[in-house]
Amino acid sequence: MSVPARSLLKTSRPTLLRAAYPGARFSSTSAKPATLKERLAELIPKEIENVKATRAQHGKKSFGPVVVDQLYGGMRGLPALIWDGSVLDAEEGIRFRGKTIPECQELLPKAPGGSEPLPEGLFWLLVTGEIPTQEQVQELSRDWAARSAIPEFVEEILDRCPPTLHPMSQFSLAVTALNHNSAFAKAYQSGISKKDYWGPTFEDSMDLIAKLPNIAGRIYRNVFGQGKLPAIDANKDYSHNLATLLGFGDNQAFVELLRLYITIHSDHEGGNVSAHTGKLVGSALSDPFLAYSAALNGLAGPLHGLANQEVLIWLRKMQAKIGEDASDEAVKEYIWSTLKAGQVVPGYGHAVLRKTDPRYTAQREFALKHLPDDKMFKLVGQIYNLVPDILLEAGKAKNPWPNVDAHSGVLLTHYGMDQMQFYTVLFGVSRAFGVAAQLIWDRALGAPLERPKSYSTAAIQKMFADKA
Ligand SMILES: CC(=O)SCCNC(=O)CCNC(=O)[C@H](O)C(C)(C)COP(=O)(O)OP(=O)(O)OC[C@H]1O[C@@H](n2cnc3c(N)ncnc32)[C@H](O)[C@@H]1OP(=O)(O)O
Ligand SMILES: O=C([O-])CC(=O)C(=O)O
Repeated sequence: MSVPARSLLKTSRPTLLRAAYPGARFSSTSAKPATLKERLAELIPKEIENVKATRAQHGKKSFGPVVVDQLYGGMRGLPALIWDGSVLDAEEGIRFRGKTIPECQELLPKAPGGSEPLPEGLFWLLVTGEIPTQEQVQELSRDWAARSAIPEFVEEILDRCPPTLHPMSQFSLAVTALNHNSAFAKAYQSGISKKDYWGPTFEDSMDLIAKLPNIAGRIYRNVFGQGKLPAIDANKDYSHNLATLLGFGDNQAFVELLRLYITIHSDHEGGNVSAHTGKLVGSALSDPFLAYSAALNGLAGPLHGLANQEVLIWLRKMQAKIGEDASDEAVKEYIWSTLKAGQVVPGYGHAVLRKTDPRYTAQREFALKHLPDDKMFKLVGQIYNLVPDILLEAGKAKNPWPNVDAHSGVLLTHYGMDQMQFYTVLFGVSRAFGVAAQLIWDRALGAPLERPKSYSTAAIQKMFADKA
């Protein structure tokens, strides 16, 4: 059964649900709280009308001029994308559906005995704009656990990768291969109508997120020789299961760290390389697995997600050269030597942010609570006091402050995960939440194929030749 968007607005919940799940049975008196898909089915028709009204009212309004430098300068500041899950403010940092990181830490459901938000709740917030109940979050944990197994041939692909193949390349290979069982690709081949695209996209997105711990865990154990992969426990939350697969499930503080880590790395509006890549590839109606593996390849770059690995490598090299308790003078000299060698200081600077990244602050607060005396944490703090002035003096970076990657590796290392080549895989597990949430909405709202206009330098010169 399919119901046109306009009439869905006036339709009762059971009827809506029947539209979203042909063949399923729903009762109007059921006390069970709505699942994420049920809630989404209620929100979509309203949002379709909301977008229509926004376009009717503002569609012809201008954001101001586009200047040629923006075409050459990596499109900084170019208003070009719709992204609903989060918006980034240059001074204040990220807000997930309008909520800051401290607000999410306060409002989102926690695990029993835990104090960090459960990423399940964050995903619900990204998708719906609403704070879920404890029960809804538990249901999501159970749903993801039930979907978590990866096909045997994907396990074989991973097992055949040489341990020298970077974990991010392995990750991307495995996610691409998940496309084998894509509900969206299958539905498209059987001629699904455009207005129903969101259903199988939702299913693929849920599968994608659910299967990432098994992929990440297998890569970790294959590459770093940590023994056989344990099974997912349907009664544990997503982060606890991921920690167990990585071999840290008995360490409550590490489990808490993963909950925080996955929450804060999930989304950073739409223009960053990984999010934008996922949206772009998804716009060709490539399924969520293909779209997300492309996003992972972008995340694997050292100016983006790989910076967390680069920070640790840089810190270790620094310690090897100047010792563990080096003076400010020695650290300053090391920072200058990095710049003079034509390299960037990893973990510092940002394309949009102009203040300390609140994700850095959230991790610093975690460290102050759980590992205040850790030597590496102290070095990170020492660097924070020195790098901004040096970058300002060097005079190039528009933002001298630290970003998220300046802190994450130190926390993981503290608990014994010191294989820095793996760090970006954890970032990739988290970023799937933000990219998947937007992919679902893009298909629900009928987002078009992305295809901006490009120009050659010769064309630009010709265009302005008479206007000089
Ligand atoms: C999750 C994330 O993706 S967060 C970012 C992770 N990346 C890093 O931490 C790598 C280090 N940082 C950088 O390379 C940059 O700050 C980026 C890539 C994050 C942002 O790049 P941009 O928006 O181009 O920064 P900005 O406009 O300030 O760059 C101007 C100049 O300052 C330099 N600069 C910026 N940050 C740094 C830095 N941390 N160290 C040294 N130089 C820097 C740029 O390389 C550029 O030099 P150029 O004119 O010779 O090309
Ligand atoms: O916003 C960006 O360009 C980079 C970033 O911090 C992220 O993607 O998390």
